[in-house]
Amino acid sequence: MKIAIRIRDKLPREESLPSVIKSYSNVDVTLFKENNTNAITTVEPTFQFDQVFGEKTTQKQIYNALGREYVLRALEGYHTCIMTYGQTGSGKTYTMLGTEKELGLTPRVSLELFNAINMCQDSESEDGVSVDFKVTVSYFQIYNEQAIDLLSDEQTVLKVRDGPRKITFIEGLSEHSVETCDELLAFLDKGSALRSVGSTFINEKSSRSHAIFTINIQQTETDAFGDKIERISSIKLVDLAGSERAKVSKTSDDRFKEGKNINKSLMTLGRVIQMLSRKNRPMGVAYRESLLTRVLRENLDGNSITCILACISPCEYEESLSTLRYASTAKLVKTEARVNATHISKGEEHLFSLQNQLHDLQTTLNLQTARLENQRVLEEQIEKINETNRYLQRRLEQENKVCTNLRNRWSKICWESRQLGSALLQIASASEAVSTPLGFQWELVSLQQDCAKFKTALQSDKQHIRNILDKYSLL
Ligand SMILES: Nc1ncnc2c1ncn2[C@@H]1O[C@H](COP(=O)(O)OP(=O)(O)OP(=O)(O)O)[C@@H](O)[C@H]1O
Repeated sequence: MKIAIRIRDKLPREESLPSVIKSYSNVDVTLFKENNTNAITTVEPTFQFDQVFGEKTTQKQIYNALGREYVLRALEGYHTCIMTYGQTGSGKTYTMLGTEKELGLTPRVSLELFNAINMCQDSESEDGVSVDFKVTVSYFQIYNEQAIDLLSDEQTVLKVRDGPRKITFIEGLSEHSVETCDELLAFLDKGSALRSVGSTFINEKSSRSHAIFTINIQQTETDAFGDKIERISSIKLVDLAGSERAKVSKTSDDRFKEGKNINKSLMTLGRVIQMLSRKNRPMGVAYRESLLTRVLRENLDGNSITCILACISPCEYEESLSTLRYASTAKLVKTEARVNATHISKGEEHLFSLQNQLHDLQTTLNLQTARLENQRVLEEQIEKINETNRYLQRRLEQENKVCTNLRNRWSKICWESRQLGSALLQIASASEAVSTPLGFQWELVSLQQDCAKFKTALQSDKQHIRNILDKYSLL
């Protein structure tokens, strides 16, 4: 891992403050602290790094000395990563993004990348090799231990999954195809505008999240014989949130909570770096303890050329010392970068194409089979419904028949009831008019009693049939 230090220039508010930088060269830096009360001066041992950039180093110089190399390595097919680390207000975002006039590393990397792509594409006719580039970008932040897409309108919280070979997947992270540098920079601006920023005592526009901007490059190089080399690489530009001390930065409640999460993730990053720096690495490196270390795992310990650019403020002794110690540990970490290229001869390409076709056909077939199966299930369900319908139809017909019979019986009973009524009337008047012998009178009385019983039975029968008819008319 490459470690570089950038000493920020003094800001107007710091002009009157003493500097804590005793000396520096382009590879080392020494801090010192003067204690005013007893005039004792503490001088720290000199820290050595791959590169040290002094206060007056311009954005362009930083890019030329550091950034360009990572673009070239990415074009060779390596995954690369540059991350800025340091105390809040030490110049990380300035170094990474810069201003409109003083472009930072990310816009310069993008410009150089597209210049190189255009040059490669222009030169294709000369050597018979043509290169096809596909560039995509993604941008997300880790805010309060949550990964949030900065390029999607929903700003949804993303799930992070650990894959094989130290690779982490950010599920649902949007990836955007870009054809020109302007398109790329538009995405960078869009995402940066959405990044969580808050005001603290030390930095008016303090980044409250870790921001990870990734440029993915897919190159397909075809030679005169039709053989191909495919290279897949990426440039990850990580602007870490600043470490801070709550007391010094005098934060509000929200800022305090953010600060706690920032410090926790940076501490885990520090612990992981420390474990990786040991000669005998322990078995369980604490990646899983924070989202940041999970997401950066490949760049810390895997297939990546990684650089940590540690930024220090010129007037902060404790924080600068802590940053230099952190960076010093990281110096010992070694990653295992390799070129991510696949050679494909024309024959192999044909084979791949046939395999792809076969795979597509298999997928279509599986889809059709699934559709047919769904259709069969539906047809079975329709047949069952039809069967139920037929059964209900038959029952309806039977009920109708019962209903008709009952109606007929009802009419008959009504008619009989009327007949009986008139017969009774006739008997009653005849019994009054005619004086009948005693035996005949007894017979008449018994006949009248029978008639009354029959009438009662008839009434109950009528009531029963009325009930049944009511029931059916309800149906
Ligand atoms: N090299 C520099 N030259 C001039 N101004 C600088 C330089 N570096 C940083 N600054 C200024 O210092 C201030 C703090 O810088 P910046 O916001 O980049 O800090 P930071 O480390 O990203 O802070 P935080 O972690 O709080 O987000 C900004 O106003 C920025 O413009």
